[in-house]
Amino acid sequence: MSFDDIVSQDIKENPVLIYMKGYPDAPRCGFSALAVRVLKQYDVPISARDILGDLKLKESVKAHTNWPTFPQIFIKGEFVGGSDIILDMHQKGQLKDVLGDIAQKREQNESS
Ligand SMILES: N[C@@H](CCC(=O)N[C@@H](CS)C(=O)NCC(=O)O)C(=O)O
Ligand code: FES
Repeated sequence: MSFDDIVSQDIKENPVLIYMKGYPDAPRCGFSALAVRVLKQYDVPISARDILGDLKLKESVKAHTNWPTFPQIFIKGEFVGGSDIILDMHQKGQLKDVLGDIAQKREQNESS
């Protein structure tokens, strides 16, 4: 499997996915920390990949989205953007709508 296939599969399988510097509990950059802090406001599972130390993965993600910086956030298979965009969506109340059904599905799974 090529790195691009790995990225595609990752995006498909994880409803909320962040390619970041460090990990959610130990971010290694303020921009990544901010994005995680925003996503943690919502009751959704957050999948994360640390791109530091894996240059090939990092370059593949950049090439996949044609977006030059990290973090990079994907929701339901779609590239959403970086920390500025996710914060803006949060502040405008848009993120609630985008993430709403993911939280709901989780509740359904937990009660079944
Ligand atoms: N304004 C950006 C901030 C992110 C940013 O500037 N990231 C830089 C510094 S961490 C970056 O990823 N640079 C390219 C690199 O490190 O490869 C956003 O909205 O996400
Ligand atoms: S690692 Fe320096 S600003 Fe992100």
